[in-house]
Amino acid sequence: MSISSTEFELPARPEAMTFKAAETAVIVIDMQNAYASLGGYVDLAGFDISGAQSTIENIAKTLSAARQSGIQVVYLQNGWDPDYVEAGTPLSPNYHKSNALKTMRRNPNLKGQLLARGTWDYDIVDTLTPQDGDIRVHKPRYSAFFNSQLDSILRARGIRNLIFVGIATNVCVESTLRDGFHLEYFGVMLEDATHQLGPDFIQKATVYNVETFFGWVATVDDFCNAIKDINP
Ligand SMILES: C/C(=C/NC(N)=O)C(=O)O
Repeated sequence: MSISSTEFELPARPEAMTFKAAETAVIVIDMQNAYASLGGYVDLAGFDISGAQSTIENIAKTLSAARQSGIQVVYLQNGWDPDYVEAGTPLSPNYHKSNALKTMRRNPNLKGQLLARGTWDYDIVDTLTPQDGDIRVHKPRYSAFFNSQLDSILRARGIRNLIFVGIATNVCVESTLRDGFHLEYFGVMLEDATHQLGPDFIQKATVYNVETFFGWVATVDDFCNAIKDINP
């Protein structure tokens, strides 16, 4: 519900929240071919991405409504330079835990193709191409608040309220929302515009964590309805 042309009340769990539209951004986490397309890195690594298509459709609906209401859209893209300097060495836990790096080590023919800037894998999926006015931010780790410009970009625009959509719920979405909490951002996750990596209960676990400890949980329809009367 729009309380005024500049504020909106968002039905959410555990309680409804009222936000100023000018202090709000939709944060699109890693909607890259790597995480959402067949033949992308997580598909090649053996994860089930069958739920990605419905997530893409719900994110598209969210972004259309946000742009019509003048709410900033910020895309994050996870990955590294083509020489993988940003990915780290064996002295970095990322070297050992990144499933993209491990997949390339197991399959040398994939070297340079996964999550490297300039590759199809790193690109945003075609159906969610960023539009004029959207902001794109690169990130080399799960949390978008590390080794990135995100925090300064948001603070320079007076943005305090972050509406999260994207993949994966339990990795980069939750990591970024949690770090945002500790940086004094209000985080809301649109649960039907996120998709987990792993079994279904993982999605439920992140929803519980966000709702109980780190922020709020809402739906795409409630967000789109809440901002529909906001005047840019
Ligand atoms: C496992 C993983 C998750 N990424 C994400 N966007 O949640 C990765 O990047 O390796």
